[in-house]
Amino acid sequence: MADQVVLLDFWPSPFGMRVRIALAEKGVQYEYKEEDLRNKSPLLLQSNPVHKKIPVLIHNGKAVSESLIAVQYIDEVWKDKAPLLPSDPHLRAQARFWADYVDTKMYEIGRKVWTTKGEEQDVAKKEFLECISVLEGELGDKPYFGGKTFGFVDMALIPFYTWFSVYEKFGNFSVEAEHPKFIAWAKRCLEKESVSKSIPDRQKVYDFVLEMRKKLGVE
Ligand SMILES: N[C@@H](CCC(=O)N[C@@H](CS)C(=O)NCC(=O)O)C(=O)O
Repeated sequence: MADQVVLLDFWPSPFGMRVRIALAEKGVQYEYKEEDLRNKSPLLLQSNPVHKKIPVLIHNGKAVSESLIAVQYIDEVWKDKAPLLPSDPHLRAQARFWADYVDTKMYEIGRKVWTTKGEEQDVAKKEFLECISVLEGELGDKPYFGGKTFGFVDMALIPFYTWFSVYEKFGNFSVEAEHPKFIAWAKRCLEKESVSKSIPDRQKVYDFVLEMRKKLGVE
């Protein structure tokens, strides 16, 4: 019987984008279900009863929550094509470390850049650029974080590039001016069809955030 794969997602979510890219890398066909996060579907509430968040991957009726866990699950189930995590245990641990850094540092700081003002925003801007600098240092001269091929850390990080116009316009800075190597890496990732077809247009994300800021009263 063919695999039944469903993805509960919300288009601007960088977490959802990770799972979309992983499925595209593996060539897995799936049904995409867009969620209204203000009116979550019974399927979402039942599939991720603890966090009630997207993305949720449902494979043959079994749900997997948390984007990085879903990406690792995809890598284990469809292991014959495009390995995402390295086979060496230490390199695998390193890849998980950097993916966790993206989640705990970059996501949180990036959010502060567009939801705060004044001194708080200045601190967030500085920390955001420091974070890019640390990531750029880890990338070094490699084409991708894992080396010669696109892998787990690239997949964890590249979705946030679609949010860069948001950080840059509201924070009034340019990542490219300060970290051209990082931007060259992002553009290299976008050349991959699995990435470009899985992520939205940056302007669309910016317009969405503009509306969200109005709703949050950050003007
Ligand atoms: N750590 C989670 C984060 C997922 C997450 O924050 N999802 C957001 C959308 S970007 C969500 O579903 N929010 C709905 C809510 O908080 O009620 C992951 O990696 O999957």
